[in-house]
Amino acid sequence: MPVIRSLSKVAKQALLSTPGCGCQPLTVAVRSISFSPRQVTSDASFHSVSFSETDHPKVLITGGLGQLGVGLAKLLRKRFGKNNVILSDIRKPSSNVYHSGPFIYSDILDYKNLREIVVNNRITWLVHYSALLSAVGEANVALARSVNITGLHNILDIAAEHGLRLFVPSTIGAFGPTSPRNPTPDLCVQRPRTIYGVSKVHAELMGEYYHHRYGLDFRCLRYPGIISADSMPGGGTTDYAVQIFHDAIKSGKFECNLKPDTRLPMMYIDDCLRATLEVMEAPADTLSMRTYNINAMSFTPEELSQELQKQMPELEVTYDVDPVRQAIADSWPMNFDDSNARRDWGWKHDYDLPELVQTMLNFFGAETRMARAN
Ligand SMILES: NC(=O)c1ccc[n+]([C@@H]2O[C@H](COP(=O)([O-])OP(=O)(O)OC[C@H]3O[C@@H](n4cnc5c(N)ncnc54)[C@H](O)[C@@H]3O)[C@@H](O)[C@H]2O)c1
Ligand SMILES: C[C@@H](O)[C@H](N)C(=O)O
Repeated sequence: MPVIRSLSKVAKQALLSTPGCGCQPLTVAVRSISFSPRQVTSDASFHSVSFSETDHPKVLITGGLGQLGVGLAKLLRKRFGKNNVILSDIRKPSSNVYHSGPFIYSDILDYKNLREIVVNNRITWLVHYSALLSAVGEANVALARSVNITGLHNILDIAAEHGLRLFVPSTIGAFGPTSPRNPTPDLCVQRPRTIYGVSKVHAELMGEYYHHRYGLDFRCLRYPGIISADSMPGGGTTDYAVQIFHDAIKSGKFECNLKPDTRLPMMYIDDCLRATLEVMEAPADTLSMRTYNINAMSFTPEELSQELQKQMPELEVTYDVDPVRQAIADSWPMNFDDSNARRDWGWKHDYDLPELVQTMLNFFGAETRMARAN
């Protein structure tokens, strides 16, 4: 206890002596003083293992079997080698995923299990994807609170204790009806009305706090709605923009659960995953902030339908509005200001609406041709 008390004193002094805005990390980082939020003992030698000791980072992705994780694992494995990227989840992987590289069971609510994985595999980067998204979260608030908030606490402590570089995605959903919506800057009022949004603001603030307080290398991007062809979304408000492609190809009809003029920021998955890798690789001194908006395009269901109808004129779109999703969408940004990401670490998207639609249709066209050939 006396040790902890004197460390707290040092930390307090360091906090008070931080110049100006207090943006500089404390020099008494978790790793260097062997004191952490979970009180790891000072002889824990794994604290000295750092990223620079290895040629490549050793990456763990939590919640990796959702819409984004498998694609990210593929991209990171291409860059760092197949065995340096471990996918994890509480679900059973498909045979394809299981055979494409290391997969491990990990429940983020089980702190000891997480720690064992990090230690045994000498993990240096942690990409934390586990979450309940906006619509699913509203349907199960207690579980969303547990996974998105308690789970995040486990992740933060593990990352701080083991000197990991930590990526946690945030979302357009971290803003609310009182935020400026067109465009939404990085720094503004954030009063979201969903448990998902509340948990993501919490993640942003806790990550930044651990960064300043303990020197945790926390990096966070606020993703727009992500559109992908070969993975399905996990229960969000922007899901319609993926479903429309599946239904258009299958039946030529789509019933949209948002109003035709609901404008939301969106991004093609390749841009999102590349941004994630780029911010993780960015030199720390280029990051003037630890949480950035990233953006690519913004459209309404009507505009997306019209773009699709240029190639599929027979597509019929009708509307049956889901009041829960509509209320969420009406409280979210319409356009996202990502000028800080563009300035600091050179963020640049590749896909606008026409390229997105063409790429999605090419994917489904190729899939249909393959199915016919088999
Ligand atoms: N997809 C998007 O449009 C989007 C947009 C903004 C932010 N994000 C964020 O990106 C991350 C990944 O999103 P996604 O679309 O792949 O989500 P998803 O819902 O598709 O997948 C989440 C995964 O988390 C897993 N999970 C749930 N409880 C868990 C637990 N206790 N332990 C471990 N894993 C658990 C689920 O099994 C699931 O595979 C999330 O944090 C999400 O908030 C996604
Ligand atoms: C935007 C995002 O966080 C997610 N796709 C959702 O709609 O919940």
